[in-house]
Amino acid sequence: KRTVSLPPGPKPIPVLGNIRQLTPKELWIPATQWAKEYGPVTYLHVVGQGLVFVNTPEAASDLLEKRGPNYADKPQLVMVCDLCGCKNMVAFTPYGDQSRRQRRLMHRALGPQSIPNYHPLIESETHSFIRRLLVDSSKWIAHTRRYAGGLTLYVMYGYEPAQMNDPHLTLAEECVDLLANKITGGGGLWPVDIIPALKRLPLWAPGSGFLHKAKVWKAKMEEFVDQPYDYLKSTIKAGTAVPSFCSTLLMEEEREREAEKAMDIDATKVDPAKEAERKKAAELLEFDLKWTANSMYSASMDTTITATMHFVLAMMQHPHVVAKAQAEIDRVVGHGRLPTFSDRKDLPYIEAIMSETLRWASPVPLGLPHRVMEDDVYNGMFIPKGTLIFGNNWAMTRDERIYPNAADFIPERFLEEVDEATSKRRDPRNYVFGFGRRCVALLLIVIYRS
Ligand code: HEM
Repeated sequence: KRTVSLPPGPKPIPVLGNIRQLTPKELWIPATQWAKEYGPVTYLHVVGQGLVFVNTPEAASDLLEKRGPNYADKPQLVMVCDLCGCKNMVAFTPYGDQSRRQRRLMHRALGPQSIPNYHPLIESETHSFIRRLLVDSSKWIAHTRRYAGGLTLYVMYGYEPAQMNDPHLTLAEECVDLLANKITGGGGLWPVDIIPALKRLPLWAPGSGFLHKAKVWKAKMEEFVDQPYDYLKSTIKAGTAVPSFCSTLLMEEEREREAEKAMDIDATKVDPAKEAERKKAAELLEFDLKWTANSMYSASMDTTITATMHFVLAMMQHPHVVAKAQAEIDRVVGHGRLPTFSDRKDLPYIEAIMSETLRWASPVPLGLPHRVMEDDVYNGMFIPKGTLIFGNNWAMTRDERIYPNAADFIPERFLEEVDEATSKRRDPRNYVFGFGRRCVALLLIVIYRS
């Protein structure tokens, strides 16, 4: 029998729980209001499925980091994972062998030794982006999309997209939009996630609309995973592949396999058991690679586009910030060239603008849901196994105690001299990339800074 109660939260109605409070759009706005009313950890439920919002850095660190293994799991939501076929995407793989293999691959792609290799590419892509903006700024949204998607397509698959209307990019945009705004819009919870038996509704039955949608969306998502990977395989076959995340790992694996074969004592005799083992390992690598590359591609595209667009919006609304930024660039870089990575350390105001952009409009304000693996008790509150946990980074980046006038865009707040602990506490990168099993892009930042 439980002696501790659930975390506080808005009052539920019988059976259906908090169904009326869970808006499908901009859930972070009411979630942040609940944080103000009920405190660092808030609880709601929909027909018994618990949802916990973690609203302060301390609670996020205590639960999602210090008790990480209990909170590293991802919910296997029926609509997203099963009906729409996304269960092998990194963001949705349960804690275990597969997620560990995927993270190993990502760390190989973004390891400390590989990051500087991407700098020339990022610089040249950024410079082309700026040139395109100058030539036709009316198409700035299309240019931003091509920039964010093009970079990842090249890094992951060695594919360089066309300037406009590229088929891979068009498909990716469609699928990323599907994933973010339709399949997982509003926290990703569908009635079928609460009552899984609904997935067996016949297609003619009233209320089966979600099944029709899922069928179309699943086919699209499969095309999204296969299309760039098939392109990559065709370039390897034709001998025209350029170094990329996928080609490098596939070729490394091929070389290892050949070396292993050559080490066999009697190379003339094929050991069928060993051969079968090698084949299985190669197939597993291909599977992991295909899904990991797609996950990084999709996870990076929308977030980078969103952050870039928020930056443009902030600059349009705050011309005095643009003027100050321009003055800093002119002073440090001069007028004869564009800034490069090596200038970054000398551009503190630009760095502050980037921090403020991430803070002011966090691209993923509630993070991605994690799932509690075992019952837990935190500060006298009971968190049941199976509860979905959201790291509410919107509430953290709107905390007036750390960010006075939090709704305003003020880069100068990051230039104020503070002690190390405060500086760490106010850095939005600690929040907007999630907690525990968090965004791999953070590796780029940690490595850049160290
Ligand atoms: C401004 C840019 C970005 C933001 C704000 C952002 C934010 C996030 C957040 C909040 C999560 C959820 C972490 C959690 O579960 O707590 C996440 C996951 C993830 N992100 Fe990012 N991200 C960004 C860019 C990128 C980029 C450039 C990549 C690829 C290179 C990427 C790859 C991923 C992947 C693969 C995951 C899933 C990790 C896992 O579940 O193990 N993200 N991101």
